[in-house]
Amino acid sequence: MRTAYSVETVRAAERTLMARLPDGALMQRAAAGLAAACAQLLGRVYGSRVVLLVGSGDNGGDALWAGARLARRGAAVTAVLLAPGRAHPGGLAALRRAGGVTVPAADGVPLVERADLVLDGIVGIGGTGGLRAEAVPLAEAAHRSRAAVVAVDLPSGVDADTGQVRGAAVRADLTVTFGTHKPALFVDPAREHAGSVRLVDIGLELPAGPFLEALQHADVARLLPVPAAESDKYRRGVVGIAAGSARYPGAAVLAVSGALRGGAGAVRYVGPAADAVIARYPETLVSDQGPKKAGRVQAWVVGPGAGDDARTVAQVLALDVPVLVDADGLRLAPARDVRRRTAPTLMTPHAGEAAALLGVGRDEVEGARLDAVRELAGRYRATVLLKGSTTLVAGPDGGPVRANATGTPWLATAGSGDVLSGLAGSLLAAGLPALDAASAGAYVHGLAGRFAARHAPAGAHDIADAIPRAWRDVREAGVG
Ligand SMILES: NC(=O)C1=CN([C@@H]2O[C@H](COP(=O)(O)OP(=O)(O)OC[C@H]3O[C@@H](n4cnc5c(N)ncnc54)[C@H](O)[C@@H]3O)[C@@H](O)[C@H]2O)[C@@H](O)CC1
Ligand SMILES: Nc1ncnc2c1ncn2[C@@H]1O[C@H](COP(=O)(O)OP(=O)(O)O)[C@@H](O)[C@H]1O
Ligand SMILES: [K+]
Repeated sequence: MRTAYSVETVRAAERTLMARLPDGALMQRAAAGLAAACAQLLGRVYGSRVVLLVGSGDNGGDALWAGARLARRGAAVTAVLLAPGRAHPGGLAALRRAGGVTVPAADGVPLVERADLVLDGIVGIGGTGGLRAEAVPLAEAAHRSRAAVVAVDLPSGVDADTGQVRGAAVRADLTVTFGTHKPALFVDPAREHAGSVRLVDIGLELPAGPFLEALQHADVARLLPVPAAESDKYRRGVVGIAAGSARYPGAAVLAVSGALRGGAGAVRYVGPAADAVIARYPETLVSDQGPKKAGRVQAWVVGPGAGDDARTVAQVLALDVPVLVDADGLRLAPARDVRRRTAPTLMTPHAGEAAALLGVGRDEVEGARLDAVRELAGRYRATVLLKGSTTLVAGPDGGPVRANATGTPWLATAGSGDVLSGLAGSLLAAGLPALDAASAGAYVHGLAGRFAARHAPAGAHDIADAIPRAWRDVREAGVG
């Protein structure tokens, strides 16, 4: 599991550690890791042209000390000072001792354009708002140039705690972050600015409860249900799908396709698309009795392609088993009915649906996903999975939010959300708590999307077909 901590927690851990260490020791650790990552990226340090973008704080200090190390190995290093007079004095002296030179910001653009490597030390966790005006042309030149751009701790201009980007921000190929990941490195739009991310251990001791966590193969492998020797289909869990309409029968088929690959022992379907479902998946148990009388079901999925069928949504919400509410179901589920439930509820909106529930614009949700997912989870007292370029899952009682790391923009294809709802619903029926069902479901779904769209676009049914491969990949890598 990868974890991220808020700026406040990082600062507190840093204070504790600094009290035990000689002055400047932490910055040396950071700079050593940073210089090593840069050297690796460059391949040949000797003779390379390195430009440091240096702001007024310790982030600039890290860049200067790392620049000094590269200069000692034969790189031509120039520091562009964005706040001359306020650049880190120790770092500046070290760079100059190593043969590096400094120039004011106004002279920086041509140097950046000719560089092999640009180090972004403008701001780190001390940054507020987007890049200041004088830094913008430098960031743009770095993006345009053929130089590799390495962000120090964070891409400058992004908000460390929320992943918001208010204004211009650096776009990096690699971010070298210190002590712990920061939330912005997992959450779009900031994450997209970070490139690949490398964590340098500087010895920070962090508390048990992170701010954000991102599951990896081994974590998901532990969550995925495996039938025991004495299992039968009922013990493995039965998932009920109440989805589809005369107008959208495909949503029912796709939700069932995800559910069949999600680990439950059986899939029950109720709704007007039974013929279409059976034609494609004859193993589905179809009932025409409505959710209440459909027979044993350990978890329900309601909403995909449901149109205006508020009655079915209300019936499902009244059942005392875990319920996943998606798509049209979100609009049709009154907040008070969701809050009243004692069994877990998992809601799976995309940004547009989340915006409608919150009464804000879609851009607002996409710009501040962490806030949106937390707000919804609190309002509905439910677990909420917010879909999109970064999928986030928040539980109703606070605690760390989970960010999914396996997604791919290829998933943005009609019907892929229906597949996810079936898959996550099946995991609920198999007995996973809502937070785990949602995050393991998103993880496997994202991976399936990557497999399905390896060298070509894929449809939602291809993503469903790739779920077994994704599942196997997780199990084999995670538990051997
Ligand atoms: N906290 C830690 O544990 C460690 C921190 N280190 C480095 O120290 C950094 C934090 O240093 P600081 O606290 O000095 O803060 P920063 O270097 O992030 O920012 C310093 C100053 O930049 C100015 N500023 C704020 N927003 C700006 C913007 N949008 N554009 C331009 N200037 C802006 C402000 O005057 C602010 O005080 C970390 O990101 C990391 O790189 C490392 O040296 C090692 C350990
Ligand atoms: N840009 C993107 N990058 C990664 N994943 C995305 C992106 N856009 C959408 N997705 C994913 O694709 C799926 C689409 O679901 P949804 O929006 O409900 O579509 P539909 O209703 O057509 O099924 C979700 O899993 C979502 O997280
Ligand atoms: K930075």
